[in-house]
Amino acid sequence: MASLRDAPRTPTSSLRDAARTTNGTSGEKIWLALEIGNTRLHWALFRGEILDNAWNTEYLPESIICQLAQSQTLDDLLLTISATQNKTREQAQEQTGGSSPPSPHLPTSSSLPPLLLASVVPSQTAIWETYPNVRVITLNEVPLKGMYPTLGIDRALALWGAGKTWGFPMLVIDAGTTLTFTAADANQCLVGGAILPGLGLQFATLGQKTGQLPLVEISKNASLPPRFALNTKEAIESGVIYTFLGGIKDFIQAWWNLFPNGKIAIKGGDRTLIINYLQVLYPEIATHLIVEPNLIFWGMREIIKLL
Ligand SMILES: Nc1ncnc2c1ncn2[C@@H]1O[C@H](COP(=O)(O)OP(=O)(O)O)[C@@H](O)[C@H]1O
Ligand SMILES: CC(C)(COP(=O)(O)O)[C@@H](O)C(=O)NCCC(=O)O
Ligand SMILES: [K+]
Repeated sequence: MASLRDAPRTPTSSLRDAARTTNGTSGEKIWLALEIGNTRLHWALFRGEILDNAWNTEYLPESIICQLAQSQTLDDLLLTISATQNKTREQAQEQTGGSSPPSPHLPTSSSLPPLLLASVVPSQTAIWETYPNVRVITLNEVPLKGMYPTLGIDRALALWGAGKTWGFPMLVIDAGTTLTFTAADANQCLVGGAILPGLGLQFATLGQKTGQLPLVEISKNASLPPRFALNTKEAIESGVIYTFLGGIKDFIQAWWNLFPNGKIAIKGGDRTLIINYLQVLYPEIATHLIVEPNLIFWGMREIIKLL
């Protein structure tokens, strides 16, 4: 989904102007997109409106962010990011099926690429302000109608990106640190949504807030646990996973009651696991889901066209 549907608008923003100084071989402007979630960082390198590469990293130490600001070239910058992240990069590859920090054989640039930042972690936003060419996206830049002031920018961007790419009405399910549902109607107006603890957070809470429950970790290829379990680990897996999937199914049915032709897109670190489970338990739902990890980047690309 790296191609465009709408013709690009006339570039007027400082971001786009700045981007002109950072050209790739074929002359497109190179820019970085960073989404800061509650667990980790999500990166994309764009050439103009084409997504060149997307990858995940852990949060970077403040000292490394300062070092990034000193980078002379894009290559230096990408090297600094990836040098801190070997372990995470492998995990990211495993999770996203191939995305990893781009290796530094990109065209050498004369200045740092602009960084478009969307964050739901204010303390992290603050430390990225040191990057010289950063532009923080705010909610009022997302053209969705009917948003409430404290709506997460990640939810707004993902919904906007999904709707502009596949059409409205659109429901976005983000299976990340939290599980969120965020929907808009055919008029691109927010219908609303829901927030609950994500899979990892549910397991972590049970492990941390009880006297006898172990910390359960689920691998992304795990098969479904027995529904009625006869040991503690499987009892936790059963309780969390079946209610999680049942909750997703229930929200989807409620969505289709409201909008029988409404579309559904799913993203987030647990999307693959969830899709695998849904294919077994509710295949008629699974076949209707658009699985797309980069929804927020599609949203950012749309915003950039408006700047
Ligand atoms: N390599 C990984 N690193 C961290 N979390 C992962 C990874 N692979 C899968 N996950 C799952 O994804 C969840 C985080 O979701 P994600 O969408 O990546 O983060 P965020 O909420 O920061 O946007 C974790 O709670 C975990 O269940
Ligand atoms: C709900 C969220 C915590 C999701 O963050 P994530 O799990 O993706 O890291 C984030 O979108 C947020 O802080 N939202 C503000 C509250 C709201 O959207 O209503
Ligand atoms: K997210």
